[in-house]
Parts: sequence; C-alpha cells; structure tokens
Amino acid sequence: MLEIIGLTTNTTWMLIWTGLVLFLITILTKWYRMCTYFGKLNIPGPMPLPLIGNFHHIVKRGLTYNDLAMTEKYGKTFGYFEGSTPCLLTTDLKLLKSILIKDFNVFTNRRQIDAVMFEPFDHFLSIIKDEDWKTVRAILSTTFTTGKLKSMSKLMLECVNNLNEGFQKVAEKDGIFDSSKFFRSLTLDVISSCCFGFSVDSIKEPDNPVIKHLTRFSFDSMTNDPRFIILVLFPKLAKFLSERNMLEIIPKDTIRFLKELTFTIMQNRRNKSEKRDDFIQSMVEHEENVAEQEKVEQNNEDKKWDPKDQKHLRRTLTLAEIFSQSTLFLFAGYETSSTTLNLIAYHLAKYPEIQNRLIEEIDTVLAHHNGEVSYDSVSEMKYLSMVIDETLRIFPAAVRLDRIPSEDFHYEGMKIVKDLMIFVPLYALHHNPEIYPDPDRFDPERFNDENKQKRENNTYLPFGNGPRNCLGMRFALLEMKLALALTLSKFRFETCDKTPEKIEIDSSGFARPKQKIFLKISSRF
Ligand code: HEM
Repeated sequence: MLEIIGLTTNTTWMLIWTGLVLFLITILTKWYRMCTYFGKLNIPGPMPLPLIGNFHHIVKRGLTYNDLAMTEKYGKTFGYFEGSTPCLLTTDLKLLKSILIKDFNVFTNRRQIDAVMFEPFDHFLSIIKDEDWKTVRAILSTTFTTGKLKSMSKLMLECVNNLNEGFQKVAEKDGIFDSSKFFRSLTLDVISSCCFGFSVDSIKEPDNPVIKHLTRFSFDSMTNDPRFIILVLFPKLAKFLSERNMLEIIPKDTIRFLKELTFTIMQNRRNKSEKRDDFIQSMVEHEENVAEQEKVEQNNEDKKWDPKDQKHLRRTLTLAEIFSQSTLFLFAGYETSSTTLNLIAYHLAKYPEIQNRLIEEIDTVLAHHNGEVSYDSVSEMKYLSMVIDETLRIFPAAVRLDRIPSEDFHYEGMKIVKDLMIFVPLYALHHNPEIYPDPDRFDPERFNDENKQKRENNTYLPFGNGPRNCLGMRFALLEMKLALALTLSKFRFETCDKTPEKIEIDSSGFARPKQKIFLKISSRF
C-alpha cells in the first residue's frame, strides 16, 4: 500500500517538476525571441522583460509620458513589447508620410482585438478592413459634408444652449464648476442628438435612461483597469474570457437598450413619422438614393452608376452596422471633444490675455452676423481655431495613431514586418522641441498662417492624416467652435482656489487630465 502511495507521490512530483521546467523553458525561449526580435529587423529599442515586455514602463510613467521618454531615449523609430506583442513607435516624418499617405495601400488597416470582435465593435469603421472599410467610410462620409454639418449645427446649438443655461445657474451662485462634468454633458448630448437621433439634456435630466447607458462608454485609465491590462498583456486569455462572457467591456443591457433605441428611431425615419438632420436621417436618405438609382438603372441601361467613383455608395448599411457606427461615434467623439473643451476652458482661465483676445474676435465677428453664432460665423473666427489647435497640440485628445502593414515594408535599412503593430505617439510628436520650441508653453501663435507654413507636413496630427484620418474632424471642430463662441459671447472663465496649477494626463489613451479641473464662470454682462 505505502509503496503504491510512495510511487504515486513520486510520480506526481515528477510531473509537477517536468511541467515547471517545460513552462520555464517555454518562457525563456519566448523571452529570448523577444530580446532578439527587433535586432534582427535592424530596429533599436529597450530590452523587454519576460511575459510583460516593456509594459511596466507604461504602468510606471503613464502611456503618453512613457511614449515621450522612450522617444527621447531611443530616437524617431524604435521597437518595444506590450506583453509579448511587438510594437513599433515612430515620429519619423518621412516614415509617417509613407505610412499615412504614400504607401496607404500597405498601411490601410488598424489592429483588430480578437477579444472584442462582437456586437457592436465588430462593424466599427475604425476596425473593419480593406474594401469593407472603403465602402463603409464612403457611405458614412455622406453624413459629414458641409451641407449636412450646417444643418446639424442647429442641433448642436440646442445642446450648447442647454449648457449655457447650466452655466447661467452656476454664475448666479458662486460661479465654481467642475469643467469636465459640464463639457462631458455637452458632448454626450451632441452625440446623442446628432448620431443616435435622440435629444437629451444631461445637465437637467441626469437620470434619463439614455444618459445612464451612454455614459457607460467612458473608461478608467488603461493602467488602472484590469480588463485593459488583460487585453494588452494577454490577448489570447482576453479572447478566452470574452467568449465565456467573463470580460465585459460594455454591459449587455446597455447594448440591448441602445440597439432597440436605434432600431425604433430608424423605423420611424423610414416610415417618415419623424425627420431630423442627423446621422440616422443621412443613412435613411442614403437608402432612398440607392433604391432610386436602382429604379433608374432598371429602366434605363445608359444611366448605369459609374462603377469607378460610385461603386462604394451602391450598398446600404444594415441596421446592425448603423447601430455599430453610432456607438463608434460615441466612443470616438465623446471623450475626445469633451476633454479638449475642458482643457481649452482651463487655458483660457489661466491666460486671461488670450481669453480677452478671443472674446474680442468673437464679438467682432458676431457683430457682422447679427449676433448669430452659426456655421458661417464661427468659420470666420481665426483666433478661435488657433486656440483649439494649440490645445490639441499640447494635449492631443487621442494620444496615438495606429496601423498594421499588410506586407513586409523596408525603410532605411529597417524591416517593418507584416502585421507589426505601428504606433504614432502624438504627444511625443507634438512635444518635440525641435518642431515646437518650449513645447509645454501654451501659445496659440504657433498656429498663425506664417508659423504653420514654416513647419513640415505631419508635424501636427491630432486628427491623424491621409484617407484613414478622423472621420468626425469637421464635426468635432464645429461642435467645439459653436460651444466656445456662444459661451464666450456671454461668459468668461476664471481660475479659482481649486484650479490645478499644472495638468497631468492619465493613461486612458484620451489625454484626460488626472486632476479635476474646477473653474469659475462669470457673466460678461
Ligand atoms: C477633438 C475631437 C476628436 C479628436 C482629437 C479625434 C481624433 C481622431 C484620431 C487621431 C483618429 C485616428 C486617425 C488616424 O488614424 O489617422 C480618429 C479616428 C476616427 N474618429 Fe475622431 N476625433 C475626434 C472626434 C471625433 C468625433 C466627434 C467623431 C464622430 C462623430 C469621430 C469619429 C472618428 C472615426 C469614425 C474614426 C475612425 C476613422 C476610420 O477608421 O476611417 N471623431 N479620430
């Protein structure tokens, strides 16, 4: 009996030891491959640690500050590891031109994270690839034309008026407000109204179920959120957990609620029981155009759609695809625009002379437009653009661009292999003192015509560049200009005791300030 037990115990220990040794050998082999990976491609970079690669630096310094520190240390182009995933970071202007524009056919796509390839993420324009991306991008672009934006500006102004009502109430008390909270409310209302087709006032009705569900699209700092740490460091584990409903990015009830809402609104628009100048309406109009064109084609052989320039517009989006894009607009447009507005208000409060000059411009332009804040009047406000540009330089709301090459690519002796993750660290690019001397200083003059012309292309990329740049750029700029012009025509921002002296950004990937920004608002009249 004992012999048998002894034998079993020994065998068990043998198995455990063999397992451990095999595990160690696997880790060491993998680590060795990681250590030699970039050297073989002739790309410099830091030594990785086993399993986590160089991720510990991101946790320690924060995503953006780490990008800056590594760029300063390893130069314009280098490789490093996020977990065991090799990544290339570059701020080399010539390489950027290749990646974003010249060799776009090689660098068309972004990475797909397997663990999140389910509804609504699976149809996101930002994630889909190649021809599918081209088609959906062409269809969605019909929503962001000048004509459509002019119409949408009225919906945006309704939301800015709600914001100003909120500001008025604050100004009548002590004037102190949490700037991020107010601007988040604004951008949430704008996305809800323009992209989901549903009008809300989140300052007045914070308990509205739409607000409750939409705000679930905001995330904690990447390095504080275990879900993102698993996604980055252990993508296979993330996929395994996600398939078993153990890694939830957005709660299921929120997806169900918003999907039903989108479907109902879409049906109402299709049967013409309501009409609004928003994204959903654009998609219904697109469906009608395609149906109309098909009718024309059936009746007239000569009027066939020119397949060369119109081929992508022949298809219509499914309801699931439309819902997915509305959700993407929320992801892409909510945090980015609100963070930027929050930081603009902060800088205006800190630099009263800049705010005075901006207010002067707003008053002068509005005097020529019967006092009306509109698409046309804000388009004439040059200094307003300069203030927004400089804020997005110091704090690029989306802190990195990413692409993956579809084939091996050779650049100045380096081999950029197929499927290698490529990142463009915007914070590091925008803080290069050779391009922007004294880079932490807030100076909108960097964006006057003369100074802009002096700089090379691709030195300023808050909205990316090339065919895959930000689809919502003009939408976001319009929203921010309308918000600032209307607000500053009535109010002035000031600092208060609770205003932070310096801003540090977190690792959410959105240049979001770590500190709450409290400001004071006072009525101008
Ligand atoms: C201050 C506000 C915003 C900033 C700084 C910003 C920035 C960016 C950046 C850097 C990219 C990647 C571009 C590239 O890879 O070259 C991007 C992509 C995108 N953005 Fe924005 N964005 C903003 C607002 C918005 C808004 C309001 C929307 C929608 C209404 C939007 C929709 C998109 C979409 C759909 C993409 C993916 C485009 C594609 O893959 O074809 N963004 N944005």
